[in-house]
Amino acid sequence: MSFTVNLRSVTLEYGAEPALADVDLDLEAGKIYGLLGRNGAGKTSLLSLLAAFRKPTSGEVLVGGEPVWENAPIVSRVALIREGGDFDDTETVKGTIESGQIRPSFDTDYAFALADRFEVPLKKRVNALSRGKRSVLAALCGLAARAELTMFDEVHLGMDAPTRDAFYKELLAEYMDRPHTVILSTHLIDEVANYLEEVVIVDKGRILRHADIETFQGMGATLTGPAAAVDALGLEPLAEQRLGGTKSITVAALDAAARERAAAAGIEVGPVGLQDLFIHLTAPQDRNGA
Ligand SMILES: Nc1ncnc2c1ncn2[C@@H]1O[C@H](COP(=O)(O)OP(=O)(O)OP(=O)(O)O)[C@@H](O)[C@H]1O
Repeated sequence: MSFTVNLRSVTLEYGAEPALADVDLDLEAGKIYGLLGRNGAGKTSLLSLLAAFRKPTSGEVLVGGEPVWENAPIVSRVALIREGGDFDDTETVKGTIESGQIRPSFDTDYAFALADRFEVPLKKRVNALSRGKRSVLAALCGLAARAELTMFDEVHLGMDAPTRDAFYKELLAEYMDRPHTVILSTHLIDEVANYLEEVVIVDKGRILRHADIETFQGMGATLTGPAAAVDALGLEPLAEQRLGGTKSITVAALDAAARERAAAAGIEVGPVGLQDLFIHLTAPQDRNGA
């Protein structure tokens, strides 16, 4: 079984300013979600509510159809992995992995196998690990938790590119073996785009967009061709690149007529990277509601 997520008019205030304001969100069970947002948008606050680390100021947070706050049977099947992990720094890696057994679903053998594969030294104390190895330890504990809702909050920070790649692949393999609900909060958007089924963009404490990845990928276009022909289309680019006489521009939307004119002019039309769209959608002057 994997968990659904439902937020109903959820507000979370730390002080006068709400970190989340009247948020409604429904996530189906058994999918991989990307949670995107600029710094301070409210991603960690949202994940903290789902893990019952925090109580909403108002509204309802349901996980697996039940209120998650003070709900031990549900919370024991939810894992929120934060950058660097929430470890006892003086414990060894081996002891840290063994302490994961507090959670009934924790797969210790799998955790040790991952520690071996990612070369995390078992005898070292957590506070003696490099930043990257500490992130790996957090990530592998998240995978081995075998939870029904697993959330990784910027857990890749500190990992080098080959390690991140190996982590995403392992995450996908584990998910294929045992479909469950996964939420990945990240700023490395294009790097994870291929693994995501749906994307939720949070902006200033609200849900700006929630759609499947194909919808996002169909939203914009890149046009590449002779610079004069590209300019003649008269489109407003989000970004542009020029190499010799060739120009490539990214646009947020391309209607059928413009698409036809581009094709007639021999201009190649391709999809837009999720990161470029994200930058556009969260730019203050372009904010136009969910
Ligand atoms: N413990 C706290 N006390 C007071 N304000 C907080 C606290 N935690 C977060 N905030 C505020 O709530 C808002 C949302 O923060 P949050 O950490 O959820 O954002 P985020 O999207 O995860 O950001 P980042 O990408 O920078 O990690 C920010 O304005 C932040 O300053």
